[in-house]
Amino acid sequence: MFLPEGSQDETGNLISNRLTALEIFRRITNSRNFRPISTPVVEYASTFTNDVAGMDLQWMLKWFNSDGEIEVLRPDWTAAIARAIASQHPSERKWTYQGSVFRMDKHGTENRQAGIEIVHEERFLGESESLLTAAAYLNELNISNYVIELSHTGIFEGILTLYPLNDEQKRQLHDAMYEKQEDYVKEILKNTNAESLIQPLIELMDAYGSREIIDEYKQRWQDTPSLLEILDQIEELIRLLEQAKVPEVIIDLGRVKNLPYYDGIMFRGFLVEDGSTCFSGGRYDRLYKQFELQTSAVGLAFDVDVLAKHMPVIQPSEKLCFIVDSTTHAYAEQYRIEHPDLRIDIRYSVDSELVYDRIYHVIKDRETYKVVER
Ligand SMILES: N[C@@H](Cc1c[nH]c[nH+]1)C(=O)O
Repeated sequence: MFLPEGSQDETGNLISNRLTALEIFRRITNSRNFRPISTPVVEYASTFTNDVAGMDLQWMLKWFNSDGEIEVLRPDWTAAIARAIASQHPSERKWTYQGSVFRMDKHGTENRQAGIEIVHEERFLGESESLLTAAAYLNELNISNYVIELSHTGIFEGILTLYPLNDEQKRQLHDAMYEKQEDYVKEILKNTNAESLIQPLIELMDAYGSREIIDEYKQRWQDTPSLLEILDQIEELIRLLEQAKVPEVIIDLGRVKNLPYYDGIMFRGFLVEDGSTCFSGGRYDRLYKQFELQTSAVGLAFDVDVLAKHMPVIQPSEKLCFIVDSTTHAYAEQYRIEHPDLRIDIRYSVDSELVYDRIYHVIKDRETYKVVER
């Protein structure tokens, strides 16, 4: 019996870590007044593939239902939650969720997430609350070696509007920037009437690092107010994160969006140990336009599988075994209830002693019970 590619069984530590991570997320978000929300695992594909959400059907796990409509396993929480809350009264602003997303473009088709979405909130407050919640959560998980990266969809997209490009060229340039492939940028623009865009885009690919980059680009873009405004927004967030003692913040001015619905600030959290991405998110006001709502929306989701792998190992408690018979079983059970911190297995006999750290016999001596180490 084999499993399809991308599916896997799991046992032991990774599962305990994941459950601990989810429990701490629930506690942190509850204490910050987020309201839990859950949406079904099965949805219509159109919730994610419509013009605004823009996700690619190719990577979804999908089938036809009996009416000939395409259904999918939830590939993304953010679009599902937008569908779910668009019809709700806007007084509720902060939402939290936990559960799997299914996409075939990731390692493993199933990916467990824990996330937050902040809707109808003032722009800066929504963004800062998203990032401060992420920082508070990582702190609670005892993960301090991480970096927050800030970027903005409006930089690459804003620069492109200054050049005569068709949609196909824009799409190709997006892919080239996403992969940070200089040669591809050159190939797309060579001998076109936007050839002068090659140099700025290649420089933009290298525009990442600490906040000094912002000062440099303020100079370069001094005649483009829309880009300067974006730099101000990023700077405002950095200032807040620094005041909140977030360990390290970097900027990537050349980053393009990884999900089609982003339109504004984007953020990611990296674990220094191996560079893995532990959270990802951003602003996506436009997702609500499909429901004729002009509003503000921002959020982020943690990859709980990545967190579980990096959480400090919790030392398992000693494994104890109580050997009982039918007359002493109930006593041993009561003992277990009264000592919830101990890890006690009850057996009638033990063949392999190596499984346990200590083995006890539970003995009935007239009306009293004794627990005696073997
Ligand atoms: N849904 C995004 C994360 C996110 C939450 N809110 C905004 N973005 C993802 O799966 O990467």
